[in-house]
Amino acid sequence: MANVIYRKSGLKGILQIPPSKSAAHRAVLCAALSQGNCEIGNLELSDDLTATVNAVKALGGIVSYDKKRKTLLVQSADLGGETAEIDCLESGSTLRFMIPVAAALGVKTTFYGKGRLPQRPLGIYQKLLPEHGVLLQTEGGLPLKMEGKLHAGSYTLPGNVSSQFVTGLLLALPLLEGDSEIVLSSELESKGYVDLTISILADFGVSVIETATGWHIPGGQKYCARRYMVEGDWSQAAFFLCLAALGGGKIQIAGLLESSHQGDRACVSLFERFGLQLAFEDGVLKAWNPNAKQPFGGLKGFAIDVAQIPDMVPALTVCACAAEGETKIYHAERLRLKESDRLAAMAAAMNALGGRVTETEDGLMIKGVPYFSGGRAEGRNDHRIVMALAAAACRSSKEVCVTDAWSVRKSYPGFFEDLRKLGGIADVIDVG
Ligand SMILES: O=C(O)C1=C[C@@H](OP(=O)(O)O)[C@@H](O)[C@H](O)C1
Ligand SMILES: C=C(OP(=O)(O)O)C(=O)O
Repeated sequence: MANVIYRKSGLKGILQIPPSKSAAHRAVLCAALSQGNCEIGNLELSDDLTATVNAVKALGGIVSYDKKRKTLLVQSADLGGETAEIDCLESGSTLRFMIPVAAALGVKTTFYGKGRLPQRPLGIYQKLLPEHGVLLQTEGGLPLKMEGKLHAGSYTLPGNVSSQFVTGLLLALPLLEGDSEIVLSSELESKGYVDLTISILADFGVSVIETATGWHIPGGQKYCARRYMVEGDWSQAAFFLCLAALGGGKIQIAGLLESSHQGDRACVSLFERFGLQLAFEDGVLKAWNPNAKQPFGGLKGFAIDVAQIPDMVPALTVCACAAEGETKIYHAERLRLKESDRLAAMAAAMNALGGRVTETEDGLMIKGVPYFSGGRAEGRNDHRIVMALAAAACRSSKEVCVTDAWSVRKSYPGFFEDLRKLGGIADVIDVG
C-alpha cells in the first residue's frame, strides 16, 4: 500500500502521452487472431494490457515484449486449444473482450479477476451466450466457467450498460462460419469505443457493416497480419489539461492523434469551454490558462453530458470544483460500475479536500470554490481517481495526500514520473 503526496508547484513543459490502452487491447487481440507475425509498436505494458497479453498466451499465442523498443511481437500461431485459464486482473476490457473471443474459438475457459472486476456487470453475456451455444457458469461474478462454441446468429443487447460487450462481439463474430447481426435494443453509450474497434478491425482487414439498429458482421473473415503503431491516449491527456487549467503553466502534449476515433478527444472542447486555452500545432497539443491567478482561475462551470465519455469524469470533476458557478455532470450512471463507484469516489475525495460536490442519481452537482484546503483523500484503488486528484494540489493551501497510489499502474505506470518531468511534486510513500 502506498500514498501519493501531491504538492503545489509550477507546471510546464512537454510530455509524451502514453499509448492508448483501449487501442492497444484491440490491436493485441487483432494481431493474435491474424495469420502471420505482427509487430505492435508504441505499446506499454500497464497492468490492464498485461492481462490481455497473458490472455492471448493462455490461448496459445506466442508473444514477446521488447521493452526498449516498446514493441510487442505477436508470432503466427493458431489460437485455440481445449482448455484455458484467463486471469483478467482488474481489466473490464480484457474480460468482456476475451469471453466472446474464447467462445468463438470453442475453448473451455475459466475466467478470474480481482478488485472490483468480479462485481462489474456480465449479465448481457450470461443471457446472450447460452442462446448461441455457450454455457456460462458462476456462483456470482468470478470465477466464471465457460464451455461450448459460439454460433453465428442474431445478438440483441442494450447499448447503455457497457460498450465493451459490443466490442467483444465485434471482435469475435467475424471468426464464425455464418453471418451475424448485432442489434441494439437501446441507444449506444460510449460510442467512440465502438468506433475505435471498427476502425482497428478495418486496419486488420476485418469489415462490419453498420445497419439501422446495429451491425451486420460477415462470418468466415480472416484477420490480416500487419505492423501497427498504437496512437496516444486521449483519456490520459485529460489529466494534464486539468493540471494546466488549475496550475496555469503551459503544458504541451505530444503523441496524440487529432483525427482519433477515441471519444475522449472531446476533452479539448470541454476544457476549452471551462476557459482553458488550447492549440494543436505540429502534432502537439498546447494547453495554458492565462487567467490562472484570477479568482476561480477565470474558469466557469457548465452542464456536461458524459454518456459518451465516462472516463473523462474524474478530471472534469476536479476542474469543475475550481470553476466559478455550478457544473452538472449527467448521464454518468455507469461510473458506479468501474474500478470504484467513481461518482461516490470523486464526491468524497473532492469534499475531503475542500470542494463542494453532491451526488445525484446519474451524476454530480458541483459548486466551484476559489481554493481547496487540501488534506487526505481516498484513491479507492482507482487509477483515474488517483491521477485526477493531482490537479487539486494546484489550488490547495495544504498538500494533497491520496491513498492507493500504485493503482495508476492499471493504465499509466509512468504517471508520477511524467508529472515530475513537468515540475510537479508527487512523492509516493509506502505505508505497508
Ligand atoms: O472499450 C474500451 O476500451 C473502454 C470502454 C469504456 O467502458 P464502457 O463502455 O463500459 O463505458 C471505458 O470506460 C473503458 O475505460 C474502456
Ligand atoms: C474502466 C476502465 O477500464 P476497464 O473497463 O477496461 O477496466 C478504465 O480504464 O477507466
